[in-house]
Amino acid sequence: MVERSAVIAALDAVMDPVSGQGLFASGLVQGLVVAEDRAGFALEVDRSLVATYAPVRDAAEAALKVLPGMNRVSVILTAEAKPGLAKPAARTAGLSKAAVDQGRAKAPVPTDRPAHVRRVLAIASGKGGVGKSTVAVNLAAALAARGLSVGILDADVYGPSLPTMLGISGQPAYEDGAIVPHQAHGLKAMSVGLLTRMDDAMIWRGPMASQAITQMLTQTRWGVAEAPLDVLVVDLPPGTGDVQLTLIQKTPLDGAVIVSTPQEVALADARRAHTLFQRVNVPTLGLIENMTGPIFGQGGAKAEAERLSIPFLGDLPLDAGLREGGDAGRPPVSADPSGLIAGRFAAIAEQVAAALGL
Ligand SMILES: Nc1ncnc2c1ncn2[C@@H]1O[C@H](COP(=O)(O)OP(=O)(O)OP(=O)(O)O)[C@@H](O)[C@H]1O
Repeated sequence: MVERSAVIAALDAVMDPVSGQGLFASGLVQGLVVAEDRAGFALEVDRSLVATYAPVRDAAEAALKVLPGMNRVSVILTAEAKPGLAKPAARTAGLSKAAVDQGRAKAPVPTDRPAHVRRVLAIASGKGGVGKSTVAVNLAAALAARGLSVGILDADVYGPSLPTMLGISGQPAYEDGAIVPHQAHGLKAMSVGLLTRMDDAMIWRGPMASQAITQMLTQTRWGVAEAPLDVLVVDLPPGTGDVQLTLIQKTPLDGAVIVSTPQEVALADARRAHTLFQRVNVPTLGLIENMTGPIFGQGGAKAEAERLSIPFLGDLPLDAGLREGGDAGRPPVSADPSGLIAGRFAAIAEQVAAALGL
């Protein structure tokens, strides 16, 4: 049985780098729940400070995990705290508890963070077929090339393409109640396409889809205590409908990258994807333009990123090697690490790693 006071004391032993106070005293800890052998809370910080607080979140998690009797700790870093949320408790003196509570943000939708995973990154697109999965796989490989331990979860319930793109097949093994992910091209990989026959993928809809994804997220052995996974890349289903909203609400995401082609229609969809992430307080780390060139045009995504005030992470040309590598299960980033495509992804990976504080 873990005591709430012990949890608060452990949190106050972690310093808030902005106020210099203990983390609990700083007022950033929202919705603290302590129950028997577990504890969880949200760390609400300003959007611009997400990278600063990512290591603080890790330190808080680590500080709670070592408490006697503690089994499970879940700390969610959320951006865009409402002004005034982080005020020290002394400022509320004189107000009734109800009045103080009224000003509080609602508790976030409960999500289950996968164990031993430091960051979760979503790859999204507002529209199908723009190359989201291609980007997810190659960006994951480029992050791994930086020396990070990387996993990739294919949550594209409508058309799981990861097994083909990484050349993996067969149901994953189970060990001690956990799913053992496949290993390919230096990545740990799990796909909804491995849990079902490929033809059945279309039946994963609504609640079933999000349940399957929560399971793959939390029951896969992505990392272990001694060797946590640095980043889990989640390839989301394309689009901005209810399924996507439910998924991103239930998945503890630290940031999202949106993929678009240069065309106006695709950019309008990218805009909707950004709005969707804003609604759930997940920072959009940037926009990538895919299939840039004479056929679809060039520069649309960069201009759109400027309009939305989000970073433009780079563009990728329409390239036969990218398509063939995907079809053959050999992503160019790992098959041709000194090629032009690998270079583009390395530059994108550098920005993404920095934005995630990795
Ligand atoms: N830059 C590129 N140059 C050439 N072909 C590409 C490029 N990017 C993606 N493709 C090809 O386009 C097709 C669609 O790509 P991909 O499956 O990655 O898109 P997606 O957005 O994930 O699609 P879906 O919406 O079906 O999940 C694939 O055949 C892929 O190989």
